[in-house]
Amino acid sequence: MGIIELQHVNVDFADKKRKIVHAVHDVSLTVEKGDIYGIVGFSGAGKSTLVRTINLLQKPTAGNIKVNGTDFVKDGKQVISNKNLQLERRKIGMIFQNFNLLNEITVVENVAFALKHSGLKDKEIEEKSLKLLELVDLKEKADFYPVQLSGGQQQRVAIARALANEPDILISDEATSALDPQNTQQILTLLKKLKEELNLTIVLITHEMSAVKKICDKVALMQQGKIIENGTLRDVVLHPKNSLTKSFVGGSLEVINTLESLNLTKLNDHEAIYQLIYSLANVTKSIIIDLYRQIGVETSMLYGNVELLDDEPIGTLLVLVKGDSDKQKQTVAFLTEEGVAVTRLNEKGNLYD
Ligand SMILES: Nc1ncnc2c1ncn2[C@@H]1O[C@H](COP(=O)(O)OP(=O)(O)OP(=O)(O)O)[C@@H](O)[C@H]1O
Repeated sequence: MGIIELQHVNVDFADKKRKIVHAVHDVSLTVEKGDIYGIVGFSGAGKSTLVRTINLLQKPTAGNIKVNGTDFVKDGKQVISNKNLQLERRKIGMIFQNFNLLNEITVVENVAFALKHSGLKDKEIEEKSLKLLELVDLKEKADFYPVQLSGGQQQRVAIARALANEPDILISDEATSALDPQNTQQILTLLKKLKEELNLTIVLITHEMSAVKKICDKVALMQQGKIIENGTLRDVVLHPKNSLTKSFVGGSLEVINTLESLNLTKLNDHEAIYQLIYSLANVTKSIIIDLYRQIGVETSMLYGNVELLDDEPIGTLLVLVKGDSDKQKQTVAFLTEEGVAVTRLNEKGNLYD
């Protein structure tokens, strides 16, 4: 049994012209205790709406929702009392892109605010808030105001506040999207550390695959309200099935940026661009040299990158292969046989169709 179980969840909205928008469409998802589960997709895919159903900030129109062993919704109807829901919500912390801190009170008061209904005495609340700030390495800023802190520091305050009621689950809704790369790394590393120290389960919504690759063990890809692919991070990265997933897992942004900066003119019939993703442990030979030797195609490298997925080095290459359509077919077959996930792209970095 998962700590979060969503079954056939739908969320429908009526837009201004009373047209129904299926923001979440028949989503079933199980998050196990201790997972860091990434939910990725482009803007408008339905990620926020989906995770807001976990604590019923968003009521679903259909489906079942069970969290921490308690049924929240059955067949689209709320079956938990509002009073119990309030208690259950305390076990689900949330952090957001814009931090949502109160600017007129200090950092420590922001954290203490979450303990208002905890039944603790003022002194205990203060002590606990300071401990939480220590946990996120920000105790020295306790008496500062949020505006006096950097974005990354403000997010750490928000994390301390989200952990105040000792939740089992932490939902991170684009928590690093407003941060620079260095702060993003720090926050992601902190989330992983907190998960281990506090035995948390984390649901991380993001449009950045790089964030998922850094800390998640599992990932689901959303498109137009549906989960189009999910599984362990390794499986989804190395064996993507859906074509959108294939372009997403390659860190499509860097690939697209590279192609934009190369400003390639339209390719001729004998040229094709491929994104190749593979585990360096499994693909030890030089595939570019082998392509020349075995298939007789000339391959130029346009972009290359190695990332660690849970300590396993994963390579991403962007290559331009010259050869007629027969040779291109042989190239794809050879690479696939070698265990490389191959995705053909056009000169703009989008999926080739
Ligand atoms: N309250 C609402 N009323 C009407 N439509 C909504 C409402 N909330 C979301 N939507 C629509 O539902 C769809 C999914 O939105 P959602 O915010 O969940 O996507 P997202 O993947 O989280 O994107 P983003 O990262 O941009 O927030 C969008 O088409 C959005 O316009």
